[in-house]
Amino acid sequence: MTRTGTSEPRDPHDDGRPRMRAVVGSSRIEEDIFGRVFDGKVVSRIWAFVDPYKRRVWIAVAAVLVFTLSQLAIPLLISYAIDFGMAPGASGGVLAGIVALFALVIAVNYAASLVQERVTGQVAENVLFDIRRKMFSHLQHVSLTFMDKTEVGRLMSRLQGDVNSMQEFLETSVQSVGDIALLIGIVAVMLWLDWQLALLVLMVLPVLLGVRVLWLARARSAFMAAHEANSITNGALAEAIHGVRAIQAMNRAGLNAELYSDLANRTYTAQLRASRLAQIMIPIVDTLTGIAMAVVVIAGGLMVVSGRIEIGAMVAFLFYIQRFFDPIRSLTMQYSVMQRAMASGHRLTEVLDVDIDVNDAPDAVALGPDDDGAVEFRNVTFGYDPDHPVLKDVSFAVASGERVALVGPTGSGKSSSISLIHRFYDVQAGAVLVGGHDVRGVTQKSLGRHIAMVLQEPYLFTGTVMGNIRYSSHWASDEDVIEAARAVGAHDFITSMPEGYDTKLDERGSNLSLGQRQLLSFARALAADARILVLDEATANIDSYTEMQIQKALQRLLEGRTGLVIAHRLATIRNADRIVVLQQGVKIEEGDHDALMAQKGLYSKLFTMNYASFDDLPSDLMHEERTLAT
Ligand SMILES: Nc1ncnc2c1ncn2[C@@H]1O[C@H](COP(=O)(O)OP(=O)(O)OP(=O)(O)O)[C@@H](O)[C@H]1O
Repeated sequence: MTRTGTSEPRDPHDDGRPRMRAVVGSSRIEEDIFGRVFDGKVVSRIWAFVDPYKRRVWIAVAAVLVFTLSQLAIPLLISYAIDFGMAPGASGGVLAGIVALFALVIAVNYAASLVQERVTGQVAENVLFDIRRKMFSHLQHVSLTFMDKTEVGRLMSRLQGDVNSMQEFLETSVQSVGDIALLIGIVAVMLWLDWQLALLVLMVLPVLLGVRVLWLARARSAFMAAHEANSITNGALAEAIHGVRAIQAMNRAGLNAELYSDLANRTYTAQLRASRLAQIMIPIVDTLTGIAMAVVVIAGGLMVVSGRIEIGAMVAFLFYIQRFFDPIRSLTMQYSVMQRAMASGHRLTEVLDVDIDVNDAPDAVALGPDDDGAVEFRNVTFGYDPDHPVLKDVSFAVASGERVALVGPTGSGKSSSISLIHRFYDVQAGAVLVGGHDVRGVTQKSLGRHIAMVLQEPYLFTGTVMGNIRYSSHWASDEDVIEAARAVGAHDFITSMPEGYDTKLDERGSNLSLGQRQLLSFARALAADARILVLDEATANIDSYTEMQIQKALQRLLEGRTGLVIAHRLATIRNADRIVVLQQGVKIEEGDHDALMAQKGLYSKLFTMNYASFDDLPSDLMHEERTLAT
């Protein structure tokens, strides 16, 4: 069965040619959803998380065993009630005793089941809480080299999926101990009651196993196909939501809806096949249960008639058969759950094992208020890939309180340089010094306190305006925050919002204009009150009034601080004490505006050619200057 997609009005440009199957959701998730059933390494890593709750796990296992015993006892009690309590001439006391015992067993059964469910649920929640917390804190510290290479959306969906399958595993694993015990118990009791009848009944088992084996191979491939189709469709959905502006701007909504409908259709077919296969086992198991019961009724009935067994024993057999297939069914399900959990556990431990390259040295010192705000690059060579340096032997110094503009064409290494000041990465050669200390020898916490960074794209978080300004200075009082906002000229627009400083910002501050976001990030840096301000100036065009406000705020922000600004605007460059010009990772010029103009190099050319920004430099000019510089 197929489903028809939503019928869009026909595109007038549609010439009937097959259209390119576009990018929507075309990325494939090639991760295994089934791992080995048992992977010692993964189990021992996950066990480390379960270990603190060991005592509770044993309580749950004990409860599940008590529950199993009570389940085994119930058919036996019924058989005793029939054979002894209701036998001709039996005293009423026997039956009353058995009924009382029955009530007790039911109570124990209920209590044990309650304890097991509760304790297992609690342990699973606790373990997952710990795993999530550990992962979160690890991913916050993890080296940016890993993050640079990792697709965030995929990492997120992977971690969420993996944590869920781990939860499923933890919750059901105690249950499977009970299932195994119940299975062994039922076989043992049946053999004890009458071994011949038991063997006769157990003959259905090989049939069941054979069917299971045949089924499992087909079911696995169907489940995997359904899982993959689902991932791809979800990927397309996520992409379409993230890119909704671009999609609407490019008028792709209709075509994307068609493509999505195709994907959804494929998922529907794959899911349908998987669920059909999942359902097929239920009638098979029911039929086998029926056959086994028929065997008991016929063979057992004959045995009762011939006086070989009591009628109560036959009734007990019937009850046991009814229960017999439940643990088998849940154990086979548990088998897939375990395989999934091993694959998920493997990926979770992989994330937990990602290196944290940038660590505090054992003898790291803390930068304090007495350390000045000087910054120095001493023969720095750095590359994200050490074989391809993006900064080559770069040296320059910024004295405490000085303002230096870092300029250069796109890709020249400006952003990389500022990442090194905050030690997001370590240099391959040379050193970066802050306050006279090599950044590798100071604690990261104190380095963060000494430097305030304003990135090109101001990142605002969901929460209030107040909380956002205080993001890097949780110690700042409300008055400090308001003062910072006033100083950078953000106070007026904040107070004109419906709830002033308590106004909630949408994701990434999307309910503010770019200029407003920029001013908030300036206020945030000012509230942090650091000695050094590192700023990547916004490149986006803003109106001249906002531009003026931002320039004013910048002056205020830099007062009494060392400032290193990646400058894209000529106004900012002219206000700097000194200018460092980078090109293709090499420092090619350095000096104040007049000196650089006199040098008649790249900087003066840029200025005389009257480009709006260094980023606009034509490539032939860049090449010419590069040749001159080397
Ligand atoms: N995270 C990263 N991983 C790998 N390479 C990177 C990374 N970031 C930047 N690069 C590379 O390093 C080089 C320098 O980039 P960088 O961002 O420092 O330049 P930039 O001067 O700041 O450019 P722009 O003005 O466009 O921001 C470029 O070739 C870029 O491709």
